[in-house]
Amino acid sequence: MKSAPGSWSFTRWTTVDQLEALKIRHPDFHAQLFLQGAHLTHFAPSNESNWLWLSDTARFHTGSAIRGGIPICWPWFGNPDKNPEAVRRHIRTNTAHGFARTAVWSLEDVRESPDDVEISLSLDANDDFSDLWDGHAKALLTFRFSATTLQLALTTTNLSSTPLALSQALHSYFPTPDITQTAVTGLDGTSYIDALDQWSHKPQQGDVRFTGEVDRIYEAGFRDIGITTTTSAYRLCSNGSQSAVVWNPGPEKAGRLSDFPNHAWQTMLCVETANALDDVRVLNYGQSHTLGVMISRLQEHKDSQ
Ligand SMILES: O=P(O)(O)OC[C@H]1O[C@H](O)[C@H](O)[C@@H](O)[C@@H]1O
Repeated sequence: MKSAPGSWSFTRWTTVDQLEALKIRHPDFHAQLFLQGAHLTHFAPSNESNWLWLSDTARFHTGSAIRGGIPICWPWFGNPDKNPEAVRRHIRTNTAHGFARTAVWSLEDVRESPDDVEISLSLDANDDFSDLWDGHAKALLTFRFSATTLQLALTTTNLSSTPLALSQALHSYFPTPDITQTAVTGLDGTSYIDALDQWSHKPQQGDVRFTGEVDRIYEAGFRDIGITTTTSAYRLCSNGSQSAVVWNPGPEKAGRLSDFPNHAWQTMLCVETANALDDVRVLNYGQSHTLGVMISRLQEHKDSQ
């Protein structure tokens, strides 16, 4: 049941620079998300720091993607020309990561309880986007916040009579005190496409470590993914996904990115729950697919921060 705005106890509207946002102040956790992009920039259980990395120079401007948090890459992930033909044929622009991250989503529902808050936003990708994309689909994104977990579920329904080939990602940015002391676990024994080496296939041996730029799409064969830093350990359990992106821009690309301080590559990384490359999903008219992730943080060693 929809709550009238006045009946919310923990959720309120706010404006940050040019953008409308919802601020959630529950006794057990805080969060902030923007209607533009359905973009979550902050989630933290009480007495914890933001689980998500947000650039110090992030801009909150109409039409610009926010650097950090969880941008929603939809209805395609990455550069159009790196997508399978079935996805590419719908795209009419060179823009990476689709249009959902700069589109204004609609608030569908807010549900609050003593234990959690659920917020749903939707985007009707209809003829308004016809200069960017040939298709008609609805995206429904539900966030569920609690004291111990952050969950996202992005459901796409094809509303066009033409089959929809969808690539997408929940492009999650995480903070780390030191990228060189950071490991991504759970991918040992799988294989990846290395975007920095002519998109070649490579085997993953051991944990993923960072000494410079990393840009990889991991393929099927993993279950939960972990991120271990010197202060925290995150766990990402995905559903509806057989691919994941691991990204850090390294020093050189950092200088070319928008809203990204030169040294910030040392204190962030992205692990993105995805449907990419061979994992794109094809939906016939009326069919839906849900891509989801449940994120938990196992520990935070405050004394070593
Ligand atoms: O700068 P953006 O469009 O936000 O993209 C940021 C990054 O997103 C993904 O992780 C891609 O794999 C990278 O190649 C890209 O640089």
